[in-house]
Amino acid sequence: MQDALRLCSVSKSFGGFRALDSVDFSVQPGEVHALLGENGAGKSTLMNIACGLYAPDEGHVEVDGKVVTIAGARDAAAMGIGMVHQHFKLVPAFSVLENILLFNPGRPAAEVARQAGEIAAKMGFDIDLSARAGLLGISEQQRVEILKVLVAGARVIILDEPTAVLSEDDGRALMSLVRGLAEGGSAVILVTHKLHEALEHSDRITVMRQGSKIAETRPAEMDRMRLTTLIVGESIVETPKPSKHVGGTRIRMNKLRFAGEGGRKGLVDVSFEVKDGEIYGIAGVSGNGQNELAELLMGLSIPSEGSIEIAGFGDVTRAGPAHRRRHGMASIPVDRYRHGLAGGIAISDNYAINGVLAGKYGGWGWFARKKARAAAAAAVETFDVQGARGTGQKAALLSGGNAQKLVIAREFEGEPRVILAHSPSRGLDVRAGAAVHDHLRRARDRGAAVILISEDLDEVLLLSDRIGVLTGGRLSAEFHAPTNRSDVGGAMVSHD
Ligand SMILES: Nc1ncnc2c1ncn2[C@@H]1O[C@H](COP(=O)(O)OP(=O)(O)OP(=O)(O)O)[C@@H](O)[C@H]1O
Repeated sequence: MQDALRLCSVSKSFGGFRALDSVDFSVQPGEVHALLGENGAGKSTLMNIACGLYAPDEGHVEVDGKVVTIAGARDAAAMGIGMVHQHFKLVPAFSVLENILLFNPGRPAAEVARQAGEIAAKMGFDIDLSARAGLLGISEQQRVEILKVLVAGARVIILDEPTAVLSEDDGRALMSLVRGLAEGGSAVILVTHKLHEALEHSDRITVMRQGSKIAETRPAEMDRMRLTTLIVGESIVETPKPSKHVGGTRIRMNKLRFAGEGGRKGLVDVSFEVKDGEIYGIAGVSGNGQNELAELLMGLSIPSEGSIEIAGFGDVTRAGPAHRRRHGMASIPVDRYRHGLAGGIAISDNYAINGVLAGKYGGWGWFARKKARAAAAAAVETFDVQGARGTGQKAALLSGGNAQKLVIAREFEGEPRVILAHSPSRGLDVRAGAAVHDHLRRARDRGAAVILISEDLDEVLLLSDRIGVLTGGRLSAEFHAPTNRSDVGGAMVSHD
């Protein structure tokens, strides 16, 4: 059968760094082709070439067997190639229909509305076209993104880590949607770090490492272990390691209340405490108050009622993020680009921010800068942040997983007493994810109190010494490790 899209021997360099080295990749109509690889392997770069955002330095692209030049996203759309990015690109103030129109310029609104309605019905999307995009939940927003590219006539659909932001149930629903798209004749490329998705839901698997394609295989020929070894060059098995020494209470949340905005659930009377040497996991289906809780803990918002106390420092309920940092609190935010990094400045400057705030580098003169750069270079090495052009490179140019590693390197720098980690392994490859887990365990073992908020139940079960379940903005159940997956899972779906 003819390939819907074929990338032939494509290479791409940034400065002197070869991000892609003569890579071949193709997808056929009716096929789901999973693209896997460690952080920085070149997956996004390859897909950016497929959708016209980058031109290859060498090699060429074929659509339906014809050599083409894709001059940009609009050109790609005209050729039937659509990409659903990891970071959604909807305009929050616009309605669903307006967002779809924006992506389909020049077409009559009535026609687009009719077509969007038809496709939505066919795909089983329950979406109100007049709803404001900013008020939709994550999984609905993703459906609008998919609808956008389908209305534009995409026959090759690229999904970049589509389930990274979804709950387990929504992730499963998306995977059956992906199969439905392929059965309808679309060619689907699934970029993912979740091995089970590739093993259970794809027809073909390509693995990349350091800019090269190192394997093309079928799920039937693979298992989890073999796939892990292909991706990162070693087998990785994580097992729970409970805390050996739990000390006194370090941080106490007392009856926190917070009204959610625009129909969000908010928080109702959330109380829990975390001890030194303990990892307290917050499990829950996304959208049940996790973001609100994280923002209160980071000091980005103030609760309408209740208090947060840190032992030795007292009440920090109204303290801003900088004050909390000075009191030994660190945070790994869920959205590393919004809350974690300044994309426009260098890796070294992003790393040094904490040290600068703490007066560690004396001033911000030439010497301080040199010292900060040296510290950044050492941390980048320890935490294996792989950037193409050293620590002077802008943080925005790091691959997603490496950006996360940079945030973690910085946050762990001052041996914090309290660590908030919100979905810390999201977007990380298996090895980097395991390394992050190891860092969290080591911080706990040296006595830190760790709050882990994660929608990935396996991550919560793997790391936590105690688990609180957040449903409808309330902490509805608490478990001590070791605990049963189905008990915690059951508590996550029982409603208030
Ligand atoms: N515009 C750019 N300028 C400089 N370097 C870049 C640019 N885009 C990507 N890179 C580098 O190219 C390499 C490949 O990055 P890419 O984003 O393709 O990786 P990836 O496989 O998608 O990783 P992840 O799983 O972490 O998202 C990385 O080292 C990245 O820093």
